[in-house]
Amino acid sequence: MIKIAVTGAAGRMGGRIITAIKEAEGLELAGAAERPGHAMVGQDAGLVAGCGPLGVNISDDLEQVLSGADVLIDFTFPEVTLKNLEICARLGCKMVIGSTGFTPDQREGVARLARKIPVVLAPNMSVGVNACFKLLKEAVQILGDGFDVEIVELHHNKKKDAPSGTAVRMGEVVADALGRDYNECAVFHREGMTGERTHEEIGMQTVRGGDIVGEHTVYFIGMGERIEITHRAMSRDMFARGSVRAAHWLDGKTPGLYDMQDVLGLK
Ligand SMILES: NC(=O)C1=CN([C@@H]2O[C@H](COP(=O)(O)OP(=O)(O)OC[C@H]3O[C@@H](n4cnc5c(N)ncnc54)[C@H](O)[C@@H]3O)[C@@H](O)[C@H]2O)C=CC1
Ligand SMILES: O=C(O)C1=N[C@H](C(=O)O)C[C@H](O)C1
Repeated sequence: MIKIAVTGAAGRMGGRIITAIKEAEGLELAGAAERPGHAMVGQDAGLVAGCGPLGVNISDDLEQVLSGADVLIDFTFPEVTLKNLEICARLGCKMVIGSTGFTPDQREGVARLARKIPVVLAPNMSVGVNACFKLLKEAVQILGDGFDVEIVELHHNKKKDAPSGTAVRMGEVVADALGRDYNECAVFHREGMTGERTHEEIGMQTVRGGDIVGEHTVYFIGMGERIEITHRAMSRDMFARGSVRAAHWLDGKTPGLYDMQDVLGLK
């Protein structure tokens, strides 16, 4: 039995992850953590998640939560994730990270700490989006350099980072396949007399509103034709199931930084 702890236990993803752990074979919820002062601290994590009592109360003491855990699943915020990763590295607990919005420095921090423990870090844990990453690479190999690329993402009005981690990864995949540097060719804003679009740029557009779970479209726009590769998330459950699959996959792995392409055997 693999014992899993969850941080952000009362969050939108936390609840779906706790439900997915309950439904999975060979896994058990060993602990659940929230930030100090959160109204749900002390409550049964299963009741908070809506999947029935699990006998595990939400705690604000991560070290105590990790004492009986093999893997921590963390969908919180970059600063929180990094602090949690430091604790996991010290205690030798494996980690699955779903948080997005890391700065380049923070990403380096994750990579450094992942030399001590096995870590899966992925901006999107769904099978569909990871299939899209592969399809995008193939699309560029077929289409070559002749199409303008624009990426549009839509999310709910509570999302804190932009563009989404998934959109950034899509941009990186396309830029890599085209032999470009994403950090140099991504354009996040157009207003006023921008001049003509350069061929090299990859436009990154963000829409926020209501309860949209997550939608991503990559446009390859040519002369007289247009290809659109779209992923629409209808619920958060496949992200949660993906994170649980990653936690299972980590069993027996050596320290290092992995992603969902490793977990799904897509590399
Ligand atoms: N990789 C993936 O497949 C997906 C990634 N995400 C990412 O996951 C992250 C969380 O998303 P949501 O669940 O929608 O956000 P949320 O705001 O609903 O949940 C975050 C939770 O973390 C808690 N938290 C804050 N500080 C904490 C601490 N020190 N210890 C423990 N818990 C703490 C908050 O109180 C909150 O309940 C975001 O970065 C989002 O972009 C979301 C969906 C899928
Ligand atoms: O914050 C969210 O909700 C989501 N975030 C992830 C991202 O930033 O890519 C994945 C998913 O689209 C939902």
